[in-house]
Amino acid sequence: MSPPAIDWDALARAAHDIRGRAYAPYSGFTVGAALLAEDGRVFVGCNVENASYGLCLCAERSAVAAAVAAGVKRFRAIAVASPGDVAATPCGMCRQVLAEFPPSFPVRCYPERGAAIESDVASLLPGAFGPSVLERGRAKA
Ligand SMILES: O=c1ccn([C@H]2C[C@H](O)[C@@H](CO)O2)c(=O)[nH]1
Ligand SMILES: [Zn+2]
Repeated sequence: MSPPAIDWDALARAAHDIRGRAYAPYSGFTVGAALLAEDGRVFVGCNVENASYGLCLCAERSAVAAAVAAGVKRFRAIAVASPGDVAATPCGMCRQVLAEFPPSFPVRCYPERGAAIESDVASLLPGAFGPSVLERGRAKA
């Protein structure tokens, strides 16, 4: 039996709602993410900034960490909500972290106003670095 259709409206709402918990005193750019697990659970995350700017944690990685801490590593979809009228797609670091958990799944990015953008993890990071590359390197060492 195929899994139920992805309820993007519910995911978008969860991503938007969790923006309210973001800690973004430096950029003022609050982001929320809602990650749908294969088992139907939804894990949310928000960005967490730091006075040491390079330590800022994105919403997407925060959602992945929440899921993994709950024992979940298989995902069906992620919705990302950001401010303004242009959808923000995941940064390079988040693309690599999402690609750690194959198979690829759809990514929808929702601005506060305007059109959402839909892509998927594999398209966002073609040629991702992964465990097979590590293995081949080790075998040669
Ligand atoms: O997809 C994105 C893009 C940016 N940010 C965060 C990082 C930083 O806290 C702020 C500005 O870059 O937005 C995310 O959480 N997700
Ligand atoms: Zn990111």
